[in-house]
Amino acid sequence: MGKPELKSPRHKNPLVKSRPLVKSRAACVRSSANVKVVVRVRPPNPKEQGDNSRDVVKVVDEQVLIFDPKFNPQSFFYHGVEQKGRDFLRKANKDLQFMFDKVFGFESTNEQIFEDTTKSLIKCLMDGYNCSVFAYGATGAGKTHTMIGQTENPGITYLTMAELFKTKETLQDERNFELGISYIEVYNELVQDLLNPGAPLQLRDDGRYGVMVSGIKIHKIENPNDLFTLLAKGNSNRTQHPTDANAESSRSHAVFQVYIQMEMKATREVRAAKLSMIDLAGSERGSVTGYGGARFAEGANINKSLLALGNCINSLADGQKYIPYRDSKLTRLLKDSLGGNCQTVMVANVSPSSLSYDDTYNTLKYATRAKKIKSDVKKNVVNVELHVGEYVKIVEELKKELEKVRNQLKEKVSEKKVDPKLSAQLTKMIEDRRKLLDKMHNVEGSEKIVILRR
Ligand SMILES: Nc1ncnc2c1ncn2[C@@H]1O[C@H](COP(=O)(O)OP(=O)(O)OP(=O)(O)O)[C@@H](O)[C@H]1O
Repeated sequence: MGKPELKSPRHKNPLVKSRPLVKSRAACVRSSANVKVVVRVRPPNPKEQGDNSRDVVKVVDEQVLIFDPKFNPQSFFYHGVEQKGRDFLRKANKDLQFMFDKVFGFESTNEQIFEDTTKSLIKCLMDGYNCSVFAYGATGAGKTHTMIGQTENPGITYLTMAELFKTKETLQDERNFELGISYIEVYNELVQDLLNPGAPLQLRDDGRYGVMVSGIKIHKIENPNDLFTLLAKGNSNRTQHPTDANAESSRSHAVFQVYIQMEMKATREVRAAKLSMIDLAGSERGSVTGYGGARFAEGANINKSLLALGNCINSLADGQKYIPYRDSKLTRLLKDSLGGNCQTVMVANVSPSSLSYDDTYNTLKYATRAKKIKSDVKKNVVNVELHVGEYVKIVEELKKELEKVRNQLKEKVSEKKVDPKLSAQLTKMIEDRRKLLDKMHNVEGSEKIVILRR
């Protein structure tokens, strides 16, 4: 791995360092945002291309899909066993057209999902909002393919992180960054560190980042390639067992989290944000996993936590005050990823086949409920109180920087080397620094100066 691993003290995040002279207190800027819900329909697999299957999902346009109203079998065969007919569609015909923020068909790529879902979260993170994206769907519906993907076709976790690093590069002149990640799984109601497997871990509330895992190791990363190594290691520790529905079925909920701390160089303001990317275990029927034994018990636990998640989604969608987050480990962990301080994206994955008829219908209903959630988003901004000494230091640093930029510009002009784009950039930098200096000189106060953002 090559990178030092930081052991987090029980009640302290290693990325949050205390600064001498700078007192900080959390402030928040609130706004309300809907959960963005998209649906991805994966291509049929070889089994689903057989005689016993037909497509029951039709993507109509970028936002609408129809859960095929013509498909209403009295009975059909699955694995040679006759399945009972379903008549609920007749009662619910009006529900069969579904509208989401975006619908992706067979031909969609991970790159497109990323462009339309998580790419825009990077700006929110940079502004200090927590963000979260989770993949929901039945086993084999394509959640892991979407979230993790393969090395040659990376999923949205990698693509989002690569974008985060790109953005970090462009902002490095004005901000000091610290990035750390953790990767955990919730399996049979136990929380495990996928990067350092050991005893199960407990959850706790953290004043800065929201719900955190006690004693989790947070790994510092410097570039997206570090991430590949860590993700691969974590995935190899993930609980997977073959079910009839998917040879590499992930039996646990996997939660990948990125902690970002940014210090604005000019104002010393500190922003903290957390990105959570969650690959949920599949919600499956006993008939698909095969009844009996440990797999069935696992399925029951998965369904229990997904049921708890469904209850939270329903309560949030109804605007209720009490949300039963504490009903399962998964919902406790997702507390601030669903209704709380978070911009949330849900990717609902479905199979197109009649063989997954009930699962697809349930997923679409689940996703429709999630659309109604309004989260109360807060900006994790830390207002910085600077003592006079610190303030004077910043002014001096800014003056020096301003002088340096001015001289650079003069040199280029005298050498006649300056191109118009560079000249415009430097002039803008000078202007920005001058404005900032003016603003700082106008701040009043004797003992200490409080610099408030915007
Ligand atoms: N959009 C897609 N295009 C091509 N293949 C896909 C797509 N989505 C899924 N698959 C393939 O279908 C199979 C099942 O997908 P995946 O493992 O992602 O399902 P899952 O929802 O994560 O299942 P589980 O909950 O059991 O882990 C995999 O072999 C995967 O490569």
